[in-house]
Order: sequence, then C-alpha cells, then structure tokens
Amino acid sequence: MKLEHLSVRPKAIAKDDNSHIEQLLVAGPGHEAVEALQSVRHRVNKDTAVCLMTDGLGVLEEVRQRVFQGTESRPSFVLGHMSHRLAFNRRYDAVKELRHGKTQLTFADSSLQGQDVERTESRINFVQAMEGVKDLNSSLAPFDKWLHFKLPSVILDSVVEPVCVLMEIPYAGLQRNPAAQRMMQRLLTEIITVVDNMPEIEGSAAIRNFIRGSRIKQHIYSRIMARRGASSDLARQIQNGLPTDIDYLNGFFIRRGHQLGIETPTNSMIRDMIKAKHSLAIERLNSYIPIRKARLEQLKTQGGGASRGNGGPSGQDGERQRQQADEARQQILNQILHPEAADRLGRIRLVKEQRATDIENRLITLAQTGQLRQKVTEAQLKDLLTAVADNQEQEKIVVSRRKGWDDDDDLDDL
Ligand SMILES: CC(C)(CO)[C@@H](O)C(=O)[O-]
Repeated sequence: MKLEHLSVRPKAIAKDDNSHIEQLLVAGPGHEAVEALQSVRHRVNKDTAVCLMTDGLGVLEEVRQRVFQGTESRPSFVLGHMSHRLAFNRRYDAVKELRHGKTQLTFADSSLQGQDVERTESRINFVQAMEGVKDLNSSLAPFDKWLHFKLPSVILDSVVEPVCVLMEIPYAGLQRNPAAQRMMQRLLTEIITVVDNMPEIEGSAAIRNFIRGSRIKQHIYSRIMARRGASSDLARQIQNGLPTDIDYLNGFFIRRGHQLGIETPTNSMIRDMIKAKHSLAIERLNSYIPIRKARLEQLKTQGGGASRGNGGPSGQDGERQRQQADEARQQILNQILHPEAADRLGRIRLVKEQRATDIENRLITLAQTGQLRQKVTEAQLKDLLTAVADNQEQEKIVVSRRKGWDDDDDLDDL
C-alpha cells in the first residue's frame, strides 16, 4: 500500500456545493493551502475575501500563482497569524483553545508585484467580522508589524527544527553541541540577509531592529530552553512520512534569496537533505509489509513483544536488553502503522501513556499472530481505541456521564 499525499481532509472539500463563498478562512500547514483553495476555486471570485492563516511564509505567493494566476476571478487576500494555542477535535469538528493569545491581520498589497490592487471593501468586511469574534482577539496591523509578529516562529522553525532532524537530536541536544550551533548560525545569517533585503519591509525599523540586533538570537535561545524536553515536530513528521512545510520555511527564504540575488547555500543544502530524509522515510514505510517472521521471533526472545514494562533482568544488561526491546518494538510499530495512525498514537502517548501502550500491545499481538495483513490506518486505530475504552468501561462497571470535553475527547483533539 502506497502513502497518499492528499493532505487536505476530504471533509474540507464539499465538491457538490457550488454556492458563492464571500469570506473564506484557510488555516493549517502551508502545504495544504493550494490544494484546499483549488477545491473551492469555482466558488470564489473577486468579491470573495480569503484570509490565509497558514503556517510558514510564501503561501500567498504560491496561491496567487498556482490557483489564481491569469483569472479575472481572483479574490482579495488578508494575511493572518495567531498566537493562540489550539487543538482540533475531529469528532465534533470543533476547536479548543489551550492557551489564549492574539490574532493579527494585514493586507499584503506590497507583495502584489505589479498585479491589480485587490478590492478593499470585502477585505475590510472580513476583518471587521473577525474583530467581532471576541475570543480571536484580532486587530488589523500594518504589514511590517504583522511580519514582526509572525517572523520569530517562522525563523525558529527554519533554523532549529531541520538541525534537530539532521543531527537526530532533541531540542536539549542543541545546547551542548557546537556543530549544531554552527549550523543554526549559518542558516540564521542567510535568513537575516534575505529578510533585511525584502522590498515589502523596506524602511521598517521594527523588523530591522529585531533581525539585526541580538533579539532574534535571544528568542531562538529562549525557545530552545523552553522546549528542551521536547523532540522536534519536523522529525516526527518525517519519521511518519507525513508532508512537511519545509518549502514554506527554508524554502521561502531560498526562493526570496534567489529573486533578490542573495545566495543561500546552507539553507538550500539543509532543505535538500530534509527532502532526501523524507523520501527515505516514505520508502522505508512502504517496504515493510508483510512483517518479517524472523524479526518477530527476535522480538519475542527479547521479551519486547506485547509485554512492555513487565520487569525483566536488572542492571546494565537489563537496561541494554530493555533498550533493544524498545527499539525492536518501535521498528515493528513503524511497520504496522500508517503514518497518520502512528502520529495519532504518539500524541495519545503524550497524555495517556498507558492507553497508548495497551493499544501498541494489542497491535503487536495481532501482528505476531498473523492477523494484520495491511498497515493499520488512522480510522482503524480509532475503532481500536473505542473498543479498548468500551472494554475498560465494562470491566470497571462504572457508569459515567460524558461531558463535552472529557478525557477521551481529549484523545480526539490529538
Ligand atoms: C511573503 C508574504 C508574507 C508577503 O511578503 C506573502 O507574499 C506570502 O506569505 O506569500
């Protein structure tokens, strides 16, 4: 079974609805935006206002070029960025706020590069509608102020995450690794040169002060400290063969550098290495079914099957054996889970370690007994989660009333 790269969830694409869209908010990873807009292009015209609240930079340029170039029916755009931390609850199609922040909106007319100025009225209406949603805490800002708000997270993701991936270290490892720090410094120097020359922000003292002074470095350092216990999101995406936003992180600065005649060799090399690693991960994920019997036998003798955490030998030998068993376990899980399912299980582990371990044990047992013929999809994993939850509820003979956002719903946020 090959990995699909249709990243937009089918539910977001209502193919049979042809009604005109007046206001459209596109959020999420940068790499999903083009596909999402293409799916509703026939419902959008020059009276539509689209707010791009996507991750990364260069998304608007890509959307203008790939979806609306040469058409009369080009909508007008608002760019947005928010610092709220949100979780998506798939079961209820709802969003939960984990941390309150603010939303900044802007018009990107300065990046139109000779194209017609967009209609202002529809954009103003959209901004007003968003300002009316109290929880969004939105305001309209000049372009440079907006970029100043968004740039730190984009730079952080371009400088820190790829280095974690390539050196195979978590955030904590960056602090004590001079080679990693040199690599980050090179990436940052090139990025700063590109930003400093972007025509859209010419004359912006706020951005100049931010990138030329020590503030950007302080920001990166403080984020590394804050996340030192965490592993990189990009590493998780690559390991699971999921699409990444690298083209809207380092890729954006490379494209802009090219347009401005600025060389960005370190960013280009790192982007290519990330892409190569991603292709290898996909190849690996697609090449392991059916599970090799010999590997399973090895796993059984190492005690790494469905028996995680059940004691075993102690001391250094015991530790080594446990490590080997954990690695073997992980290898098997990589073989039997679809990337989206592995991703979901990983997130469940963050909040319910025992639940994730129980599920893993079941999956490994199914694999060992030859009952898995194909990789487990995210939908199948959800069924299994529900079955395990039902079972546990019956075992406890406890009746509990479900709340809107109870514990199990939290698993669905993930
Ligand atoms: C880079 C940008 C923010 C405007 O300069 C916009 O064009 C974009 O994201 O595509």
